[in-house]
Amino acid sequence: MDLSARISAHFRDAIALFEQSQDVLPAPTAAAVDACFHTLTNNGKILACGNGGSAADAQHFVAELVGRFERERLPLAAIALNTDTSILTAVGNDFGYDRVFSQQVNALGQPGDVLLAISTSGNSTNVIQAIEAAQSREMHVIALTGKGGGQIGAMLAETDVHLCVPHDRTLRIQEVHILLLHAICDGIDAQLLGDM
Ligand SMILES: O=C(CO)[C@@H](O)[C@H](O)[C@H](O)[C@H](O)COP(=O)(O)O
Ligand SMILES: [Zn+2]
Repeated sequence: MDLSARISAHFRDAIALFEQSQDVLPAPTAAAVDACFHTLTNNGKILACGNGGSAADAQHFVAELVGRFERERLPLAAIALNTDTSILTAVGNDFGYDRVFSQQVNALGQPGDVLLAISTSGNSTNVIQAIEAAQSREMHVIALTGKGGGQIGAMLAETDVHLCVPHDRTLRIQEVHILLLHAICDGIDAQLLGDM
């Protein structure tokens, strides 16, 4: 096995996908920035969730809002729903894993808040149920998906924002998701602090 060739192929595929994504994702990502900025400057908050690598992405994004991104600014209101092991194990154990995020959306979500939901397949049931809860609580939904958007793509409202990465492999989709989350942080900071 030629490992260097395999690794080069990862770079080639990623570069091609980044170029394709550049054609389709800037406009919906700008809409995601606007939704986050509007919520954060109107006493709202962002709830973020995902499974596996997307859980890491959700908490990475939230850390950059609550802590900082590139520049010093006031802390911004955001919570990752996949980080509290007591909530995850209690709700998972008592009601089922499908409810681990929706239970928290129902506990914390207010009209005008943002749910940032991440699922590369668009088919994770706990993320779908979180979106249903957010929609019923009149929150804005920003969904990061791939693989055509799956069930999540089909359930989003006109007013929701869908960032669907045009690829079928989870790892490639995640690589674009993290760029999009950084672009959203950068856009929020640019709106708050001006261009760098
Ligand atoms: O990071 C990876 C694969 O790159 C995995 O941990 C992956 O996130 C998990 O299999 C998730 O459960 C996949 O869920 P989803 O993206 O389809 O909602
Ligand atoms: Zn991964």
